Parts: sequence; structure tokens; C-alpha cells
Amino acid sequence: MDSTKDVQAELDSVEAKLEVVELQIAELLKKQASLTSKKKQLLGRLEEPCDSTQPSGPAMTKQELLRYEKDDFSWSTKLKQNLKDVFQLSKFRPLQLKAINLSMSGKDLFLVMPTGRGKSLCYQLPAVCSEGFTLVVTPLVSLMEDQLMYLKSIDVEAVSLNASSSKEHAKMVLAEMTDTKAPFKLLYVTPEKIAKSKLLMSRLEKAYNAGRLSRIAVDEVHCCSQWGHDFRPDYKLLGILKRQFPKVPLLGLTATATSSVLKDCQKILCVPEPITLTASFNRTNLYYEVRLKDSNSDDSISDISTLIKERYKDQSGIVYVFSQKDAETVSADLQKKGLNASPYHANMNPEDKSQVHRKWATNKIQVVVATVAFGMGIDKADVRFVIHHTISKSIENYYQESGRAGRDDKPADCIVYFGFNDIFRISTMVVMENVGQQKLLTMVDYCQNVDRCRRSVIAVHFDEVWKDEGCNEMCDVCRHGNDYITVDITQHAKDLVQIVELAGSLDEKLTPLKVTETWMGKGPAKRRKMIQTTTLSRLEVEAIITSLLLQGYLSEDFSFTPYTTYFYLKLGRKAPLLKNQSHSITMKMRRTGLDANTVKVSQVKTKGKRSGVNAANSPVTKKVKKDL
Ligand SMILES: Nc1ncnc2c1ncn2[C@H]1C[C@H](O)[C@@H](COP(=O)(O)OP(=O)(O)OP(=O)(O)O)O1
Ligand SMILES: [Mg+2]
Ligand SMILES: [Zn+2]
Repeated sequence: MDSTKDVQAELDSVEAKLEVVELQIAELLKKQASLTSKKKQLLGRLEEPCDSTQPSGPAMTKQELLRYEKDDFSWSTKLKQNLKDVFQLSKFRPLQLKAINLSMSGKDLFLVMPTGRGKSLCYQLPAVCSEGFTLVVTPLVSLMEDQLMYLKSIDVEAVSLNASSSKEHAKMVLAEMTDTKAPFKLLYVTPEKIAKSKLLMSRLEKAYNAGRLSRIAVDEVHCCSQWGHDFRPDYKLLGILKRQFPKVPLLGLTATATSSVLKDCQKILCVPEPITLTASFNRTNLYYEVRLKDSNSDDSISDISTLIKERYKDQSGIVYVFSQKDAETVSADLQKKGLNASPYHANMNPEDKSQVHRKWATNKIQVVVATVAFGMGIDKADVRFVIHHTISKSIENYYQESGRAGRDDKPADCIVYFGFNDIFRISTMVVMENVGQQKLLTMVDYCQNVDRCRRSVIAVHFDEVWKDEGCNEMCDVCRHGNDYITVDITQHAKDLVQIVELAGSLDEKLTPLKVTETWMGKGPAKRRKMIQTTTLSRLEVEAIITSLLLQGYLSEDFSFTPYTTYFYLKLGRKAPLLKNQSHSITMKMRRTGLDANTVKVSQVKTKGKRSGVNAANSPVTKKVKKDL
């Protein structure tokens, strides 16, 4: 007996020590987060003098970089003339001239510029102004075709080689590569061609030796990195280009790459010292907003259709959805409500897809209800709204998708409908992707966030130094200011942990829906007696579970069958901390509606008052801070 007691005592003591260690870990993690953010800020300040231009390779002073904004180079007159005569543009957009001059000077360059800002011109214009041809590596044949069509329309000779090129066409292109009289200025290829076609590489070698390979452009360069979204294994082999043709300047272009992605690209492409030019991610004309979506109803469709009819009457836009099926159903629902909408997804036949695209581009269709297949290469200037019926799978994706709005620099809106169940629908899709889950959670954090400017969340995500006045009330958070409260959710967390633990002890796994319903008292009567249920509204319950997921008190668990992936909730790494009486958890919740139109959010407020999110009415939720 005695020995059992001793063992128990020792166990208690070890458990107590473990708790202390876990607390220390939590503290250290917090400290790490704050130091990392401080580090980013300081690095930002160091780079600030270069005016959002961050040379990551050879040290280039601000003065030296300024030099590339000038127009007294030997090629400057030709540039100006071709900009006007060939491209029919009157002036450069920010960073274009600098990028072009650097590339014309033979420098290797990474150009990070938001979607739709005009990256293509930065290699198309130098191609037209240089001898020989520019090799352009592009991830999608459709992108290639768009560019060829555009170049043809302005009389710039360009050719392509891809898997669907005919033998005769390939033979002609390969022959012309070394022909000094060959007229083409740009050769578009897929990374697969570079990786697989020895013949192409040997012709490039010949062209290089003959001085005809003037430049290499790698479009969507983030595809090289396994940390970038849209990772493509064949991009990994592109290092061969710089190894074989070291004297040819390389230009990598992307709309979405963090500094770690760029470092990875630099290594993969074997570019020793590229200069990195980063244009600001701040699209000042875009208004960012998040609306809550009730998992229980299809009200979001009514909301979206009212919004389009009232706010965007006769204006062009995109509604992004999660799946092909959603594209069909949401489009049909909007049509039923009298809107001129059409679906677009990868499973449609090519003619239908291009017909939808064409009709939308010429304003014969007002709204395209699309999956992400309606993506790269969509270049319509007057898109006034991009509505996400379902959240994107990452901030990078969101930035790119929403960035299709307002390319004409006039005001446009980017609105996300954020629904609890959607998190898990996407989760099962990204679970096999490298860091897919982590990226999804950053998107969820963007949506759940009520106290940080949405632009700042995007900017910080892309490692951009952010000044708060940069928003100008062009996001819902800034517009609605201090309209949130910080609530203590420690007891809620304990209740939820108890539910998950109890299921575990019964050898059961609970889906997020089951956890929600069990906590709301909808489980079996026997089970209800063993747990603490809640009177909070469904939206509040979902917000709390989401917050606990983001904070690491709950986490995701998957089980795979040959047919589907199931998603469950399990205890997160921080759950044991709840055993400590002094440990507390808070979350921020919006107090009133986002705006008059946001019915769902106002419900949180009214229900919250009745059911206990507001401190005054609830014994378990304590208002910590108000109006920060
Ligand atoms: N200097 C300029 N003045 C006016 N329009 C311009 C200028 N440069 C480019 N554009 C137009 C041409 C295109 O219609 C549009 C988008 O250009 P594009 O090169 O396709 O964008 P991008 O490559 O940066 O975007 P994405 O990331 O979506 O590929 O901008
Ligand atoms: Mg582009
Ligand atoms: Zn803001």
C-alpha cells in the first residue's frame, strides 16, 4: 500500500513539475512570437531607406538603386519608343522602369509585385528592345496562350513549346532559335519542357553560344519553392538554366512570395546574388471585409445576391467557391435570384470555359461563380467585387484571388464569407499538402481577427513593413475601430476539453460538428449529464472553438479511408495548461455588427447579450478589456 502511495506522490510531483515546464514553454512560445515580430520590425527598419526595395543579393545602396530609375541609359530612348508604339502605354507603373533597367544592365532580379500590376511588361519590353530572344518559363499552357494572343495583337513575334505543340511546330521553333534572321522575340516554355527535352536544352546551348539568348524570365517563380503555394516539382530542375547559361540575366517574377520562399527560389534557380525588388502589397483601392456565414443556413447566398444587386448593380465581379459542385449550385441560386451569373470550374469543357470567360470579359455575364480554376491570367480591369463564398486555403491564395478586383486602380471590394464548417472542408483538402494546414490556419486567423487592420495582416504575412495609417479605413476593422471586446474563455475551454477527453475515454472521435452540438446540449442525455453544456449561440460556440484551434488548445485529427478524409478535433498541445488553476485564455470578439448589412454579426451581439458572451450577463465570461 505504502509503495502505491509513494508512487502516487511521486507521480503528483512529476505532474506538478510538468505543468510548470509546460507553462514555461507557453511563456517562451509567447516570447518567441513577440521577438520574431520585433525582429521583423527591426529588419524592416534597416531596409526602409531603400523605399520598399530590398536588395537581398549584392549590397546596393539606395543611391545606386535610384540610378536605375533614370532614363539616360543607352537603351532608354528605345524603351520609351517601344512602350508607346508597341505596347501603347503612356508611362511606367511603380518599379517597372527600375526592374527593366536592372535587367537590361544584365543583373539577375527577383521582382515581387502584386497581381495585375504589370510584371509581364518587365520582360516583354526588354525582349523587344534586345537582340536575340527571351526565354520565358510559364507554369500553365493557358497563361502562355493568353500572352501569345496579346503579343500577336500588338505585333510582337512570340512562339511557344509545350506538351501539345505539334512536331512540325517544335521543329520549326528549334531551328529558328539559332537562326539570326529568326523573327521571334519571346519563346515561352513550360518547366516540364526544360526538364524533359534534351533537344531544347541543346538548342538553347547553341543559341547561348551564338549570343542569341538575351534573357531568361521565370514567371510565377514562387512555384520553385516547396514553401510557395502552387509548388511544381519540375520548377525545381530550373537551376540548370543558370548553370548552363551563367551570363544570361535571369528575371524571376511573382505576386506572392515571402522572403523565405524567395531564398528557396534563389537556391533552386542557382542565382547567386539576385537583386530583389518588392512593390508594396498595399492595394490602396481595395476595401477588405469579412462577413460571418451561418453554418446552419444558406443565408449567405441571399446576402451575396442582395449585395450584388444593390451595391454592384451592373458591375462586374467574381464569386469564388470551394468546389465544382458549389460553382454549379451557387451560380444556379444566384440565377434564380435574377442575377446574370455563370459557373466556371476545371471540369467544364474548354469551349464552355472560354465562352464564360469571353462573355464575362465583354460584360455579357455579370458574375462568374468560380473555383480557383478561374485564376492566373484573368486580367479584366473593371472588376468591382471579388466575393469569397468560402475562405481561401491560404493568405497567398486569398491575396491573389481577391487581387483580381480593381485592376483599373478604381475602388473595388474584397469580401470573404467566413463559415465554421468551411474550415474543415478545406482542411481535408489541404491535409496532404506541405504546411497546408498551417497556411489554412493563417487564413482563418485573418478572418477571425477583429482588432488588427486586415491590410496589416496581409502586409506582415508578406514580410512587408507596415504603417497603420496605410489603410485609410479601407478595411472593416479600421472602419469599425474599437468595436470589440476581449472575453475570458478559460471555462469554455475547460468544458470543451472535457468533452473531447470524455469522447477519448469512450474510444470515440468527435467531428467539429459533434463537438459543437455536444457542447450545446444536443448529444445523448447520458452524455449530457457528464459534461458542462452551454447556452451560447451557435456562432459564438463556433467562434470559441475556432479560437481554441488557433491558439493550440484544440487541434486537428484526421482519419483516411480510400474514399474520403474525416476530420476530428483532439486536444491541442496547450490543453494540459488548463489544469493549472491560474492559467487563463482570452479571445477578442466583435461587439456589434460589421455594418448595417451584416445581419449575421448583429446576431452575435444580441444573442451574446442573452446567452453570456457579454460579461455583465455571464458568470463564466468575464469582460477583460473594453474598447481597446
Ligand atoms: N505601365 C502600364 N500602364 C498601364 N497598364 C499597364 C502597365 N503595365 C501593365 N499594364 C497592364 C497590362 C495588363 O492588362 C495589366 C496586368 O499586367 P500583367 O503583366 O498581366 O500583370 P501581372 O503579371 O503583374 O499579374 P499576375 O500576377 O496576375 O500575373 O496591367
Ligand atoms: Mg503575370
Ligand atoms: Zn485597415
